[in-house]
Amino acid sequence: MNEGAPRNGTVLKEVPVQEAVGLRLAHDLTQILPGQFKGRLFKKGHIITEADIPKLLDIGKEHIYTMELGEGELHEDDAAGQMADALYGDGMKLTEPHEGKVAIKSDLTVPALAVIDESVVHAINNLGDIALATLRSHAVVMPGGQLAATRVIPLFVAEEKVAHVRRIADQYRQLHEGRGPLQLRPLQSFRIGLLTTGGEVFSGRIEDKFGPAVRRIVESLGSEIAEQRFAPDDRQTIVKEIHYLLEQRYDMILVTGGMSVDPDDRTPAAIAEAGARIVSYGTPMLPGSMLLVGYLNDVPIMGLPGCVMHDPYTSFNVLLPRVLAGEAITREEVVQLGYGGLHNC
Ligand SMILES: Nc1nc2c(c(=O)[nH]1)N[C@H]1C(S)=C(S)[C@@H](COP(=O)(O)OP(=O)(O)OC[C@H]3O[C@@H](n4cnc5c(N)ncnc54)[C@H](O)[C@@H]3O)O[C@H]1N2
Ligand code: MOO
Repeated sequence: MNEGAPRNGTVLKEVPVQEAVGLRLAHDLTQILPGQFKGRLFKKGHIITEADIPKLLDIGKEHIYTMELGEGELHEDDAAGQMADALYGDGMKLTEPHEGKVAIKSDLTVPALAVIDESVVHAINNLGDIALATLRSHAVVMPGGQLAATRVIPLFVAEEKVAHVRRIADQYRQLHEGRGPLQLRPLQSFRIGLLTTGGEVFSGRIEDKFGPAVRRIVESLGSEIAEQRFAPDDRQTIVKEIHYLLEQRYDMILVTGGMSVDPDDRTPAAIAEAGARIVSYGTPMLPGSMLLVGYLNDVPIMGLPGCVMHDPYTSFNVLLPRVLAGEAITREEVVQLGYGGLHNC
């Protein structure tokens, strides 16, 4: 039996597995079978039996640790739990600690927008020995989905580290009216008016493929296309149809097709002529560069380019959830989409 050097008071004993029968495991033990399984094979606290020895050897464990925690130190599971406790907020739930990790998940019944303060995430990870991994801010989190996870790197960590995380989170709340550095903004359920432009669709020459694609995206976020109208590539008709949709008091108006540079592409001019305040025509994202976003009497209006019909991830997938979360889209925000905005196009 090798006695580990005491580190800050915590005593780890390294015991050959053959001599470990009857001892308690100090942490979860993981098995990875590529393509088949990754997870906990033995739980922290498990008392080792004779039958466990071959299983331990199979996952490459010839020794196990027993542990006596010192003063002022925390086991990885407890530290990960306390960090998650300090960080999570409204609409979120925590998982049980598992292999030194705690997941922070959505407890909402509707999709939500994750709003995460990047500088806080960096400050916490800069403390060392602990890890906070999050989604990028503005990602969509489905009900039950994960938005962040805490993990401790060594098997035990100084309580002071976790106290530091708590101070960072508390300080953030004090400066932000009680809101934490991790937030979930539930998406509202919008009734949306859709106008599909294009002479080839209006005349029945080709089947509409845009409507179903937009409907799928909108419905996946908990909203609905309340009405779809069709128009040829004629500016006056498009303006008239936009005004019709506005009169129906839909929460948002979407116009598809005719967003590019051909002479028959009338949509951007028609949206402007309908009276919209254009926030941005053109988004620095590919695909989705020809998207237009604006407001018509405070009703959000978007012109959707052809790519939304066939590309799985475009600027529409980025901006729609923000609108549904009640955010006002600004030009500064659109400008920032270019960095990291290239997606297989
Ligand atoms: N020279 C340039 N060409 C293109 C540019 C550019 O800047 N310069 N931009 C490209 C980008 S980005 C996109 S996206 C596309 C599409 O732009 P539009 O929104 O103007 O799309 P349309 O011209 O109206 O149609 C393109 C294509 O899609 C078919 N379509 C349109 N609506 C429907 C519908 N409801 N159902 C089925 N199919 C539909 C249409 O028939 C055309 O085949 O432009 C790039 N080109
Ligand atoms: O609006 Mo276009 O996708 O950049 O393909």
